[in-house]
Amino acid sequence: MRSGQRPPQRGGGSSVDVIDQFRNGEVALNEALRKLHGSHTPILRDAHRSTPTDKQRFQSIMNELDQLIGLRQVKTLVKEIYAFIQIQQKRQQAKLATEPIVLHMIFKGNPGTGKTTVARILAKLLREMGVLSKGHLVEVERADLVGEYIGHTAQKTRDHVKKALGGIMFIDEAYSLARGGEKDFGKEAIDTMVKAMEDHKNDFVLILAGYDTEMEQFLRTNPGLPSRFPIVLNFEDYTEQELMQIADTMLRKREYKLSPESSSKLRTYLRNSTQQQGKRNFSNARMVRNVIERAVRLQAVRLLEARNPTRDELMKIEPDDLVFEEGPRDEELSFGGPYQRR
Ligand SMILES: Nc1ncnc2c1ncn2[C@@H]1O[C@H](COP(=O)(O)OP(=O)(O)OP(=O)(O)O)[C@@H](O)[C@H]1O
Repeated sequence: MRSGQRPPQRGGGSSVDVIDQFRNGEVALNEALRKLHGSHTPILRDAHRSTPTDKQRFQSIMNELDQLIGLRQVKTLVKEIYAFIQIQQKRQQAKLATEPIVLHMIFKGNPGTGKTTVARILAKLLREMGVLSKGHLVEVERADLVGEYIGHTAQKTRDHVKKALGGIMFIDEAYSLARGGEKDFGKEAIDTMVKAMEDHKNDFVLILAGYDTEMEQFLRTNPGLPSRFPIVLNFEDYTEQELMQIADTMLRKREYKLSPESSSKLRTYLRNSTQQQGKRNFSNARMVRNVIERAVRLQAVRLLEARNPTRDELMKIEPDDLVFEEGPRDEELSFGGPYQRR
């Protein structure tokens, strides 16, 4: 609804009747608002929710966001979005003019900088705020949307939109939709998506994600798009310090820890990697997660040979457990378990 406009009255008698019904307790707040505003009231879908369990759930989602390392700008913006929606809800209740709430977003950043993680948290947050009815995340990429013949793409795209209704649809490397130019079916996917944004604007958030430069170029070549995505979040590469903290958090959650020597080995590796962050193969926190998951497996292989490892040994990651290159090591492959070479 545009600023200054009065809400449309539909499907439930005059606004005076509806307000009376609400005052007399004949209809609940949500029902009254639905009658007054028709289906154009997404921000008030669950405005009456305030049981302690809802608050606790909401708080735990906020904590999840806060516990992510770094991402200061992203956290600030998410809180701004939260405050904005809350106040628009209150203004609407006070019958003051409201700003249109358009939550389609662009996430720009390199791989592993937390885009999907933040999108998943946002989806849950928006559900708790009553903006989205389900709060799930549907992740898609070009192959999920683009078909092989005329009409196929529109159908595939609509099917995914349907799955995403009530939640967030997250298109990774969104610019790949424009890869083949005007004649490519990707264009059909974009057009279908734009239509879906109009048709389902009350219960569907679209996030386009990808590398910064490609995203800029994509938006420049599709001039109709930028204005549909008023929120832009930049995900910076993590610093060496942040990646160390991410590693520590991941290990702590699993009840492991780095020995001082392995800590210094990891730090040196991260320092070298972050200095080359311009390179496309550096995947920030995902790389850290892979290293940690591998270290846990390598520690297990190492400990299997030790007799009765102590509690401390069971927790400690030693330098040999930290392997940074791709692919399994020989020791892993000779182990008769899941790593057996086929
Ligand atoms: N700030 C953070 N704190 C802790 N863990 C993080 C953080 N950012 C990312 N991670 C972890 O790193 C991994 C990769 O993150 P995520 O998938 O969100 O990145 P992405 O930007 O979506 O990557 P891509 O663009 O390649 O899909 C996940 O396991 C996630 O939990």
